[in-house]
Amino acid sequence: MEFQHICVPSTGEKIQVQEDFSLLVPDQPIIPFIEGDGIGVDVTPPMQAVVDAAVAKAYAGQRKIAWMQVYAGEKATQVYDKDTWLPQETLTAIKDYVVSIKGPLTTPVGGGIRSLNVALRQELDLYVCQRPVRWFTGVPSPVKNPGDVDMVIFRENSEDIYAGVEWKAGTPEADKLIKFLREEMGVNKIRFTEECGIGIKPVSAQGTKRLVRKALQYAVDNDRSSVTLVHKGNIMKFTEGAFKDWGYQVAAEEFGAELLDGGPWMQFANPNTGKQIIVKDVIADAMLQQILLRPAEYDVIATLNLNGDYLSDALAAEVGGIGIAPGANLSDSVAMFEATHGTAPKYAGQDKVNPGSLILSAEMMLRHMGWVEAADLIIQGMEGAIAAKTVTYDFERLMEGAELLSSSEFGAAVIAHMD
Ligand SMILES: NC(=O)C1=CN([C@@H]2O[C@H](COP(=O)(O)OP(=O)(O)OC[C@H]3O[C@@H](n4cnc5c(N)ncnc54)[C@H](OP(=O)(O)O)[C@@H]3O)[C@@H](O)[C@H]2O)C=CC1
Ligand SMILES: O=C(O)CCC(=O)C(=O)O
Ligand SMILES: [Mg+2]
Repeated sequence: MEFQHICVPSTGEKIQVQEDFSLLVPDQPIIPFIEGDGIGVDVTPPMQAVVDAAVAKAYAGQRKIAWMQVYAGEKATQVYDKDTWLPQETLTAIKDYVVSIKGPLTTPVGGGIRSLNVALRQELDLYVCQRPVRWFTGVPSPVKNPGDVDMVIFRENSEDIYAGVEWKAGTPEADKLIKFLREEMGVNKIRFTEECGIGIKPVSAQGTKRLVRKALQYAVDNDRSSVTLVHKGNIMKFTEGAFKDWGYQVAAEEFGAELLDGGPWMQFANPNTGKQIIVKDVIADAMLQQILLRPAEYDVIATLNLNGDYLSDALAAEVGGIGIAPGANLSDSVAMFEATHGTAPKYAGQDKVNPGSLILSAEMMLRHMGWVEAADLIIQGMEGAIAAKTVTYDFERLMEGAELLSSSEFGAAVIAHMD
């Protein structure tokens, strides 16, 4: 394929998706990467160094990633033109090459471009945002027993208020919609109808079920003990409440779940292990308390887009912060791995921040590709570097007797602990 600015490495090959959605991974797969805005320049090179070292060590040079830079965000405006934030060929490459990884991208608050991160997820229909949250021994934490925090968030990634269906206060569009709601839908509960911004929250059965199905299947495949549907259905009955109902429905119809003690909780036996998997639900605000007070009771979480965004940062804080929390955006075929944190502009270019989040996102990527041995080496390297108290500023400021490392030095420390 001919690209305008993307240079396809001559040595690598494409990963292929088979009919059953399993991957055919060549020994030299081409992996597109977006460096990212802000601290993207600080975290992406250590991530690549760590991945290259892990792959080289695990497969004695038989396998190697051929990195292919693709552009989005501020860098795209420099490489293409000042108005091109998300080039079409970036989307094409991410789709065609199947597995990719990205650094954070800036989203201005209020006016200007809508989130490029959200746009990437929507354009490629990456409907699952999977964010595992676990504690590494020695990581500073504000909770008493951070080892109890071991959850995997499945955040719906394509619907909810992230769909971006909203209009600014005072525009003819907002006024028109408010007039329609009042005059044709009998809505009399909009408190101030003038100068009122308005947004729409779409939540569908199809969108909910495909997400919850993935969460339930993950629990089965990984021998997890429960799946919790997190929602605010007491207030938003036909969106968040429906999410809960459709979630239980998938559990019953597709996984054979039955009511537990008369319901609404359900359970079913894991067909692989025979162990019972509980399917339960918790209201979102109560969940933010539960994860602090009783984290051991939660395992896999399935939730809507905005709840998932809040929950992932809150949970990350319990195990060392967003500097170490990884993530993946998945469709049935395409996978784009990305850090949970943003561009942290005040630290940009200082070689200071924690590259752990992107490194662990790459670890998820290698596992997804079936390169488990390399993924295991990365975990070993992270555990070793943290146990040796050789860490970046975010951990160092909270750890007794730690040695302060830069982003790139931390990457090197992870590599040094892969043995
Ligand atoms: N997926 C994406 O690309 C995302 C993009 N964004 C975008 O990023 C921009 C900035 O957002 P903001 O709300 O400031 O959130 P950020 O995640 O960029 O930063 C918030 C704070 O989190 C800490 N932090 C973030 N990353 C790291 C890291 N790698 N290592 C250590 N600490 C870290 C820092 O805390 P401290 O100050 O305590 O050191 C930082 O000030 C916005 O434009 C936002 O839209 C936000 C989230 C996700
Ligand atoms: O795109 C953004 O600016 C924010 C995204 C975000 O917060 C997230 O993905 O967790
Ligand atoms: Mg977020």
